[in-house]
Amino acid sequence: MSSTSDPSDPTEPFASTLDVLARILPPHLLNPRVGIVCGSGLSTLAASLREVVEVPYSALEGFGKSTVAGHKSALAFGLVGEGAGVPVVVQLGRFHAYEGHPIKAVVYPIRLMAKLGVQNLIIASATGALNPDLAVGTIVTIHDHLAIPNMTGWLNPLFGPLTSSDHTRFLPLSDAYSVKLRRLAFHAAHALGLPDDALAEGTYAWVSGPTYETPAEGRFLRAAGADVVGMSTVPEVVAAREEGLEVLVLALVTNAVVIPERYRSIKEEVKAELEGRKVETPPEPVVNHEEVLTVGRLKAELMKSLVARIIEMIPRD
Ligand SMILES: O=P(O)(O)O[C@H]1O[C@H](CO)[C@@H](O)[C@H]1O
Ligand SMILES: Nc1nc2[nH]cnc2c(=O)[nH]1
Repeated sequence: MSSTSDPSDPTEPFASTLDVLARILPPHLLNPRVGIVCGSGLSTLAASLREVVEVPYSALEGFGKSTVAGHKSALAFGLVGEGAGVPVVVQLGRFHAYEGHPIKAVVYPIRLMAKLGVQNLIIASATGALNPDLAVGTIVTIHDHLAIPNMTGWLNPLFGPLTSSDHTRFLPLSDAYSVKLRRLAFHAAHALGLPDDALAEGTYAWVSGPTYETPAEGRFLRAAGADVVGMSTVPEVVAAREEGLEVLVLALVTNAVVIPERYRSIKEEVKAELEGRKVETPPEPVVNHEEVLTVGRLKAELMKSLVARIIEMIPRD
């Protein structure tokens, strides 16, 4: 464990937070090997842990409060698997920049996990599908991303002075998504007997939110090569890579982004009306967070088994 705490930065009180955890946790849970971030509606990923100790964010300096429905405000420490088990830490509620959290606070739990000894990070997120081949309920292993805010100079968690001499000023991200962990995900899906289309591969577009996409934005992101879109995940990936962690992102498709093939023509409708012709206009679907949470809850059991199996398959050193 290395301490790179910068007392001048209120979002990085690592030493005191590590101290609190050392007082609360039994020694065999204090150095988790795997970290898990639970996305919207996916907090139940922690339900497969044994000997769980939950630490509320309110007890931990540097942690804000998760304000989004479907996110709790606690870290869960516990063991996955039989026998001695694998010690893990689960972030039960993530922070999003759109909630008003500074971007450094969004990634603070990731950096803390690295300081606790986590080597492998599994991030589970709710996403909208841009790729029409991805059905709702599909789990997409992410192999690349588009960090839209970062490309326009916003919300990069690495802005500012380096916080450790181990970090590099210019972090490469072409290898951000661990091949080792992605391979394990497909082996785990096979071992669990999941159908071939349960687990797919794709590129995540990160947008700041909290608005969902307009059709034109959805079309733009799809044309740029993204398969799914969400309002989180990428800052966590970036910080995790800076900390030297292996990263797996499991993006659950909770809805399809609405990208109609053509716009409804009000001009044509009014014309038809004036000519006395009857026009049937089916309502266009609109995404909402309740739908996102419902699919998260429906798929929580599957995600939980997959994550647990992947963790059990990670080679122990
Ligand atoms: O990315 P997670 O936190 O899983 O949640 C996704 O779902 C929420 C919108 O419904 C947004 O926060 C989006 O990012
Ligand atoms: N931006 C965005 N985030 C999501 N999270 C879950 N669904 C969606 C979506 O359709 N768009």
